[in-house]
Amino acid sequence: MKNYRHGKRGADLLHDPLLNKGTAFTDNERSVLGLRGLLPPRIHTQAEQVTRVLESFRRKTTDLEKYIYLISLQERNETLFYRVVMDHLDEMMPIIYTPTVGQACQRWGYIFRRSRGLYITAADRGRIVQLLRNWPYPDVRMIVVTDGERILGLGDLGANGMGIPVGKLSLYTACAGVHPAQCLPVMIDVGTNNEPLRNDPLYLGTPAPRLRGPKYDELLEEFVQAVHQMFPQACLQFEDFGNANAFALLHRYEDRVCCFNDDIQGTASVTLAGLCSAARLSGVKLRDMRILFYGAGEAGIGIGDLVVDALKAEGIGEPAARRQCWFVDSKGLVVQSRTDLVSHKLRFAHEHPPVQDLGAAIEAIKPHALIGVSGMAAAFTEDVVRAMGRINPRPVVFALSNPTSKAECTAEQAYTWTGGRAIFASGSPFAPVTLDGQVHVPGQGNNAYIFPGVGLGILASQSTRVTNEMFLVAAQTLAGLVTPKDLAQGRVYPELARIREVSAAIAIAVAGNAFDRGLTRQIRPDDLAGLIRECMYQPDYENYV
Ligand SMILES: O=C([O-])CC(=O)C(=O)O
Ligand SMILES: [Mg+2]
Repeated sequence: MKNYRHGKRGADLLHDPLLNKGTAFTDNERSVLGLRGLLPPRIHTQAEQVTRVLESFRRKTTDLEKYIYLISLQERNETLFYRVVMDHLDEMMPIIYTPTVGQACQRWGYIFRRSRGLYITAADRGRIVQLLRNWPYPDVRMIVVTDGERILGLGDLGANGMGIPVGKLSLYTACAGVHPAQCLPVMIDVGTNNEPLRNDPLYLGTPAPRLRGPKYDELLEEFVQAVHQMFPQACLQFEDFGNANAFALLHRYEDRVCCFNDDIQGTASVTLAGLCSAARLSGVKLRDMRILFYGAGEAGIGIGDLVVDALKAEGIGEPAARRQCWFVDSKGLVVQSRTDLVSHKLRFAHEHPPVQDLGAAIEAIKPHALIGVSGMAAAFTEDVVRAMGRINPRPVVFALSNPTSKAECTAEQAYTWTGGRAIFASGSPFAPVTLDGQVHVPGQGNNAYIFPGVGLGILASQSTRVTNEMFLVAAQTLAGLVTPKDLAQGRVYPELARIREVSAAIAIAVAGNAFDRGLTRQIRPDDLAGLIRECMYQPDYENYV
């Protein structure tokens, strides 16, 4: 990805965020590239620029202001943006990603400054290739696409959902080193059923009800084909679609093009890894675990399916494996006698008398692990969490819904209500909790541990498909990086500060799998780790002269 300059000089250089170095342009560059006078005379190092950025950033009084500030930095100097984000990930990730990105999406029409990514509407039917041609970077390798119907646990945010592809791709670069010029965020704006949003004069999307049925399917089909034509090497990540479209699109395209659904497969992988760590902490092996899911949408069913794959790999038969996973949805326990179940729930509908609610389901199933994937804030009440603590010496309680405002319970609640015995993880970050002098560190069970590494592995191997087996391999790799020290603090994932190492390890494993399974036309290199390392972008300034 070198030589992106295309001969740019002067103001053009300063206004290209991928090339701009601001005050860090050297004296010689200023002379040769027509920059003299366009910059203040003092030349700063990148480290000095970082000091200025952090000073401004930390002065902001709200997280949304911090988000706006960081995005503005990304718009003028991407190299510096990634330097800051990568070197201060604990501080920056909750701003550019969950939970603050959720607020940013809710306020999108109000905080909008400069457009980022590609917007495709129903009116673009027949000309999507042309739109992709308008994208200025020719070597697109990672595309994150949404239609905004289910943004985190916040529901239908229409075109405001563009914040999510933008944020996910920032993590591709920050966490796995995918070059920013290889990343394309896409919003398929097919309207929104969020009426207040539609009626908001500052809403930036098409103010119409959602397109459904064959017209929707045809638009998506044209999009997938256009991507294949224009960016044949690109991997397509479906993100935050509504349940029905998410399952349907994955089913339609997973064997046809290089694609995956992050909410189904990425979340499954990170959760399976968390369950493997929980098994080390509790002594209850995965093969013996009964898992109760609260929520039977993309995340829940995705996790259930991957747990089944993991158990099958251990030699357990599929029916027995499925019976370890139980689901509660808005109508109660998912059981065979129910007549209201949509197709993705049927494979987990077991024979059992009807059970009305979560509390009763816990008493009936006696799960070792309770996994919240409902988007329902506070659904894990004190009674629910205490019941888990009564049944289990080390109850596993994962509150995975995002953003923080939608978490099924807080870290503090989980630890307090179980006398510090809970093995807790959450989709959005929670601070450590001190209880009776002991510090409990909650893990962040977020697909951010998975998708950047998987994408990098796909990109580096030039795999033509993304498979479920890759997400199994990714989960095993992630679980294998959890240290005894992590576990001693109650953390079921590696520290976030290790995310580049984690992503690289996942990329090596995924690329290896692609070669093993013959999914790439490339010849397997002797040094896979070297191949991955070579693909990873570093936010250092290049010398232009
Ligand atoms: O974006 C996140 O933080 C995780 C995710 O995919 C979701 O909640 O939809
Ligand atoms: Mg998502």
